Amino acid sequence: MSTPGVLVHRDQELLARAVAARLVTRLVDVQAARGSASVVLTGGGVGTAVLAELAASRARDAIDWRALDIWWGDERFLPSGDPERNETGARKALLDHVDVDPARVRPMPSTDGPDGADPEAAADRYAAALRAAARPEDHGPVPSFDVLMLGLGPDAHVASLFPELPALYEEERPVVAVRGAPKPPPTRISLTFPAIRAAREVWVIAAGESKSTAVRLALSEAGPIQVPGAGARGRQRTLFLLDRAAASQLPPGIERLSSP
Ligand SMILES: O=C1O[C@H](COP(=O)(O)O)[C@@H](O)[C@H](O)[C@H]1O
Repeated sequence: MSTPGVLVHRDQELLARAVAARLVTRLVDVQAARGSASVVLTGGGVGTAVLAELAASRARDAIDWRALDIWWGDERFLPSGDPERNETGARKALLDHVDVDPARVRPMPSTDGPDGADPEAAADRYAAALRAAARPEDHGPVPSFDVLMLGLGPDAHVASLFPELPALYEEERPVVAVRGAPKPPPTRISLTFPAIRAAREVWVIAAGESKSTAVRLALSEAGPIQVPGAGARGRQRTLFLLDRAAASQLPPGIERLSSP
């Protein structure tokens, strides 16, 4: 697992714009090298702001959208189209505005999907889709995602991995149902640490003073059961992309780069 790098931008707006630009560069580079790329989306305020900035950027046309596999890191287990679903936000902010291949857009199941209101079956279904997309060179049950983006909650949750919940102990299954989440809605579907850590690059994106303690803990020696953000690491690279407020309590000894 990689040691995190930290990059700080002035405020949330600039952070979202800079992450969108970084995403263009990363996906274009991967597509130039391998023909196609994969990305894992996150929900939440700043995660959705990044997608909106990408939609607004003229550079978005440098991405071959039809050669992009799009997955989600977690989902609120609600009917399709529900405004609280991460998928709904991503479609509105970005996916409805670019020429994606619908077969390569893989939202997590909804309560009106083939498994109905059974989140365990829905999680297994998503795990099966990931397994089917993994190639021998991935050496595991999920693709080696090129970029996996994660928001960070004030309680240091990432995806729908909330402190102390059983999902954090999962070592085998790449996707699990989460019940009893402290943030509504209580029932969710989430990638687990083994799936997150299969990503080549993990980007943890956080803005605002309310995230500063979580950022500090996630960059410390804290254990991932208490501080899930401390367990979010990529195989080749981990980046904490922050605004100044979220970076206001960085632990000593953490090197950071700052933009103006
Ligand atoms: O519930 C969720 O929260 C996190 C963080 O959201 P934020 O609004 O505090 O940035 C998000 O990353 C996750 O995908 C989502 O389901």
